[in-house]
Amino acid sequence: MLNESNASRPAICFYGAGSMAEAIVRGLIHKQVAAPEQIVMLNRTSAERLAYLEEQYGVVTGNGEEKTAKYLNEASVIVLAMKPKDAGEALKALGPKWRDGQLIISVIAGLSIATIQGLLGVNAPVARTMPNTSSSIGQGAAGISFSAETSEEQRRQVLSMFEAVGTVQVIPEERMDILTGISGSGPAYFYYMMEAMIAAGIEGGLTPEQARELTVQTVLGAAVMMKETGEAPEKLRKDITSPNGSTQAALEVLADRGFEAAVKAAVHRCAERSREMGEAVKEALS
Ligand SMILES: NC(=O)C1=CN([C@@H]2O[C@H](COP(=O)(O)OP(=O)(O)OC[C@H]3O[C@@H](n4cnc5c(N)ncnc54)[C@H](O)[C@@H]3O)[C@@H](O)[C@H]2O)C=CC1
Ligand SMILES: O=C(O)[C@@H]1CCC=N1
Repeated sequence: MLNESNASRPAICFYGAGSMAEAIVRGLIHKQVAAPEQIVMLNRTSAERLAYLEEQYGVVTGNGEEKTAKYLNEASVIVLAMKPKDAGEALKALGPKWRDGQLIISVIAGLSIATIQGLLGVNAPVARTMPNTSSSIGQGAAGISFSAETSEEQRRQVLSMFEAVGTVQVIPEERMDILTGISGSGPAYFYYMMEAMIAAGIEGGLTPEQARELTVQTVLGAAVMMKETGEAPEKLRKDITSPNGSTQAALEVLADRGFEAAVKAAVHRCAERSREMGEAVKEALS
């Protein structure tokens, strides 16, 4: 539990209350890393969204200038969870209010530690992270880079938050964009693939429920198989592929249509887009 000595006061303030913030909060509460009353979620506009979060998770919520300033001031950890386009303005406003010792955790794609500190106007301790939405069920995969200003205790605190909701890799900051291409955005590639598999199953006469159940279990089984056996995916693929059989026929279609090249290009384009989004926020510095 975070800040047990201070349990009556909100410890973690999510600045931005969208889908990524919700995924982390759901996981933190479910895994009892933080109590709902220790979590504040701030939003710019939608009172309806905040009412839903309060009702669903029992967290404290707020919007408007006064409440935003109050909750940001009280928090020991501020999680930046707005879209990159909103980060420049929010960080510039936050800088003068930042208190010594407050830890900044960013989940914002592309935004570098140097840009965060530059916009704040102060070298606050920053943990730059890239989680994914599977954090909400404790199955996330996150990357973390720490600024030099973070203390050992703060690093442990960030690790305990993210390890509670999935697997974590501490990486050099220059690898954060490629990590975004793999695990930050990665769940979407698999959902896309599953959409196509389900559609094909329905075209072939399965019911939507059957196609969905068979697809989900197939993806889950393949992921767990790789994790539990420790085998290379190539070996597991070959185990399924009988010479001149149906799997080989299917894989040939994927290869003919450039599957491997398309996946690699998608991951690299994602990383590039992450860098572009970071650069766009950096312009707010000048
Ligand atoms: N959705 C995902 O799978 C992942 C998202 N991220 C990052 O998380 C961040 C948020 O993404 P989502 O949750 O998908 O976006 P979202 O659009 O669902 O949520 C963003 C929230 O920030 C709020 N906001 C914006 N400016 C604000 C301000 N000045 N004060 C208070 N609240 C403000 C908005 O009202 C909204 O609730 C992005 O920077 C994204 O790069 C990172 C990893 C995965
Ligand atoms: O699409 C995005 O920009 C964010 C970053 C990683 C996942 N979603």
